[in-house]
Order: sequence, then structure tokens, then C-alpha cells
Amino acid sequence: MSVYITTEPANRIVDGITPDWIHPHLIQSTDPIKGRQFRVSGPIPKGACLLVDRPYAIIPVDENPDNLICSYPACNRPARNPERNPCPNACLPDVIWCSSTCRVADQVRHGFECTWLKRYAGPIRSKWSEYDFGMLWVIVRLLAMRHSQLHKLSAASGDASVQQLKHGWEGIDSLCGSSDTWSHDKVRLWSTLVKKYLQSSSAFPHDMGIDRVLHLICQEEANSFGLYPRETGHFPVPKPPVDRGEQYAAAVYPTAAIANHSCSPNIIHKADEKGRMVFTASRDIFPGEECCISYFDLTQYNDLKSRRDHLRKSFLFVCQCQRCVSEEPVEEETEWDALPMMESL
Ligand SMILES: C[S@@+](CC[C@H](N)C(=O)[O-])C[C@H]1O[C@@H](n2cnc3c(N)ncnc32)[C@H](O)[C@@H]1O
Repeated sequence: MSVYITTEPANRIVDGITPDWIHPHLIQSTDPIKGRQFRVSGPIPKGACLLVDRPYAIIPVDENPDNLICSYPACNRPARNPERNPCPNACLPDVIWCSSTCRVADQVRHGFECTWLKRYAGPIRSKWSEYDFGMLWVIVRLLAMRHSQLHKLSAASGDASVQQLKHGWEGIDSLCGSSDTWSHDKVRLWSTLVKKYLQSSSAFPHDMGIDRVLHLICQEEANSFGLYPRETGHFPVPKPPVDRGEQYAAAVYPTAAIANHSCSPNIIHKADEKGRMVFTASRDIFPGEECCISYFDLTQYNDLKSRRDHLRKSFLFVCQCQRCVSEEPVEEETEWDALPMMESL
């Protein structure tokens, strides 16, 4: 196993980003091909928790009412109890709080998305697709969260604990993703959707230009996580294989998004009861090693071609993880002696 020793200080990772828990040995560095990455500066035993990151935006994607989650970001628990509260403005049945306390505490953030949801959710779902609606709603929730953070900052300027809140948006701002990565057709579609539904207006009052919102979509598409009932990333795949189940939510995490993919990951990931993304070491990890998750369910794709094809199609990159690189067919060396001699001119 190759081990890369980094000299970066362990606290570098918290620059501008404040997850709920980050292991002191988890650091951020940069790979020339993959971009930002997680490494460890000290040994990590199997089973250790490396990261607990709060979603900056989360939406339910499952129509099953049992899978709806409380909209208040400080809660985000499954809202299964009979006392759950819908929006008084009836903006969208998927918007629910687990209690009136959460609904009241979430007024500023939800107020930002409520009119937009009421006006556009139905038309977008019927004219475009459920996927397009979900993507736009995540963008609206990212901007709603930013709006509520700015609101809290201005209401309590000078309070150090509140100052930390601004870091969440800085994490979102620094996510990778650009329109060059995506096909012209995709970018044209997103551009149409932005102009039609996400321009600043009385229904959606934000301070960003069309190009910045389009860029935010590119970032969201490259970095959002699906949430599943079971863990992703056990490797080697257990026998018999256990899949991760049906997706129930989608979310964007400012810090967890730094994790690159590997087809032989050393981290398993799963959201906890509050929608927070939890990274756990699936084996001992040595100082200097990169920490990777698996972006897909490893029980579904086995050989090099199917893994790389899936990643190229769904995530638009050619996987350069250790497993893929080691499984690449070795190019046969030309046996010059076996070739007929060429006549020289
Ligand atoms: C969620 S981001 C991960 C963090 C990213 N490296 C950054 O700089 O912010 C996903 C992007 O990282 C890169 N990436 C992740 N895993 C990779 C891998 N196994 N091989 C090549 N590129 C990878 C790809 O550019 C991909 O679009």
C-alpha cells in the first residue's frame, strides 16, 4: 500500500467549515487529478467516527409519508409522529415539521422558500420532471439557509457562536463543479430553468445573478448525496451482499463533499437520524492515506468497465482510484524483434 505523508496542519480542514464532529487526524489536501481530498495525519482504527456533517440543504425524495423529514435544519428528524405540522400556507405536502416548536423556529428559513414552493412546485413537477423539481428545490433550500444565516448574523452581530454559522455557506461556495463539465444540452436546460424559476423576484428574493445560480446548480449536481436507509461502501462487498436500500432524501453537505470516490473505499457513510452525514472507518487507516467513500452501491457494479461506465455516466469523471488503476489492462509491449525489418529509404 502506498502511503503519502502530508505536512499540512490538522486544523487546515476547519478553515471556513464547521461540521458537528471532525476527527483531529482528518485533514484536507489536494490531489493533482482529483482536486480536494481527505487524508489522515495519524492512525485511525477501524470503526472510528471521522466526520459528522450537518446538511446545508436537504429534501425528501420519497412520496412515502413515513419518509418525510422535519424541515427545521436543527432537527431534520423523520417526522412520523401524529403531531407533525404541515405548512399553514399549504405550500407543499412534503414540507412538514415534527412539532410546532420546530415550525416556529424555522419561520425565517421556510418563509424564504414558501411562496416559491406554492407558486412553482406544481407547474415544475407537471411540465418538467420530479428530478428537475428536486434539483431546483435543493437550490432554493441552499439559498433559504444562506438567507436565514445572514438574518441570524445581522440579528446577533458580534456573537462568536453565531459568527461560526457563516462558515456553512463558505463550504457550499467552495464546492467543485463548473458548467464546462456538463453537456451543452444539460447546461441549456438548467439555464432555462434558472431564467424561468430561479431569478430573483418577489416570490424568490435573493441577491445572486443568473450565472451564479447556474454555477450553484453545477456545484449541487457534482456534490449532492443521496440518503439511504443502510450504509454505503462496505468493502470487500459482504456475502451475501446487502444493498443500501431505497433513497429517501437528497442533501448537500459543506464538508462531506470533500470526500473523493474509491471502488475500494476505507470509509462507510450513512446519514444519522438528524440527516447528518456520518463517515466511519471501515478498516484501520494509516497516516497519510487518502480517505474515500463510494459514490455508488458497490453491490451493483463489480468489474472495472461497469464501475467506470457508471461513474462516467452519473458523475462525469473517469475513476482514478487505486482499485481501478490496478485493474487497468497492462498494455502489451511491442515485441520489436518479432516485427519484419522495414526497408530504409
Ligand atoms: C464530490 S467532489 C469531491 C471533492 C473534489 N475533489 C473537490 O475538489 O471538491 C467529486 C469530484 O471529485 C473528483 N473525483 C472524486 N473521486 C474521484 C476519482 N476516484 N477519480 C477521479 N476524480 C475523482 C471528480 O472531479 C468529481 O467530480
